[in-house]
Amino acid sequence: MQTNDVVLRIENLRKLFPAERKIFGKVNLFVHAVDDISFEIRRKESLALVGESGCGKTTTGRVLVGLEEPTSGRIVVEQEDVTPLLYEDESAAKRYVRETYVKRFSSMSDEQLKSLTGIDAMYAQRFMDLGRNEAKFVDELLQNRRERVWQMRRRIQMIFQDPYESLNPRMTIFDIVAEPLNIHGVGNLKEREEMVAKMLADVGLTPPETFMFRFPHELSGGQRQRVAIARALILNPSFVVADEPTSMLDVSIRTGVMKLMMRLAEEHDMSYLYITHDLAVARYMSNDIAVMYLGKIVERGPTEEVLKNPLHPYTQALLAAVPIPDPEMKRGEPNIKGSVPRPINPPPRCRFFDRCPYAVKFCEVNDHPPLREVAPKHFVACYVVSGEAS
Ligand SMILES: Nc1ncnc2c1ncn2[C@@H]1O[C@H](COP(=O)(O)OP(=O)(O)OP(=O)(O)O)[C@@H](O)[C@H]1O
Repeated sequence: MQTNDVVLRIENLRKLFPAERKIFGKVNLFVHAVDDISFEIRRKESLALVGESGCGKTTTGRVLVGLEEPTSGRIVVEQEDVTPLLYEDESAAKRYVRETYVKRFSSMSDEQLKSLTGIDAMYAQRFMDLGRNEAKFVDELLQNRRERVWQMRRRIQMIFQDPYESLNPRMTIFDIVAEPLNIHGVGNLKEREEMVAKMLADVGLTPPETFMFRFPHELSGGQRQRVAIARALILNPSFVVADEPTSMLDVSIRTGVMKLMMRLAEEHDMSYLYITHDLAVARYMSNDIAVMYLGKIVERGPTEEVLKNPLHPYTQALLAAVPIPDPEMKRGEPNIKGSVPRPINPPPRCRFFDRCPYAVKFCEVNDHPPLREVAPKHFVACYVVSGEAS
């Protein structure tokens, strides 16, 4: 397996929540929690998703692990479009397949289908192999849906922020860590005991026998988070969403848990989507970084490059607010105006317009800027930075 192959690709993901409750009639107001974001994560590499509270980081993670349905967009895990598996309802999954593939493919010639790239090429080939039979194609993509949902849950796990809330207080540590094995029918009791003991040792809870039959309240915050990590990794996922896993821990033990997570990623061939508001943590934990503001990714690129050379005014402001102790890091421009609003039916213009110290008329009258590559692999969504507004 190459180290640079893509484990996860998110394309144009959107998640809207109704912002009002209407008993009769249509909901007209929506919170644009995640609004057309795209990124990819390669095997053994991690992407940090950073930004202030409310910018859509957690919602992105929750969609990935199936806790929220996407409103639109495509999620590809290891060369499989798993989006149809994220919809609870089979008819929504069917609608997705029709909209994403069937409608498009059936209006294209074989030549055009053959010119498609990436995951589209794979599905287009299958469409042709099935003699362009639309019903068969839809059936095939939804085949064994339940079983594949199970497999996907094994492949993608999540570690939550609060180690006090995420562990069932009435279960022993053994039961907590073994539960995913039980649910997925992995091993017999003896094998499960061995696997749990090994996993506990792996996360530094040694000797494992002294932890197995204790309850969460008998453990410290750091130990509990290690249990949560053990539980998330016991099924050997290829990908873990880590939602601020150290932010509630004592500062003195944070580094230990972060180091542990880095080591485990290396040993288990695993990648993280690491959600944090802390740029210093992001720097430590990720190869790439994506800065989110009100549901949009405003800057993305290799972590060191983005933090040393932040180009979006929002990234600059984040860095100025909490400078990373490194003389090479730019301090950025301080002080942006106002506070983070809730993105309810936001106007089409740049999401950062109202707070931006550099905004000009062009930014106001055009749609939110697309991400442009301004340096190798370094993307910024700002008309002023890309020179389009001048
Ligand atoms: N179930 C929901 N219903 C309505 N709005 C929601 C729901 N979940 C999240 N939101 C809204 O979506 C936006 C993004 O929230 P999200 O929790 O993803 O942000 P975040 O960056 O992870 O913040 P935090 O760090 O505080 O968790 C916020 O405006 C939030 O109020």
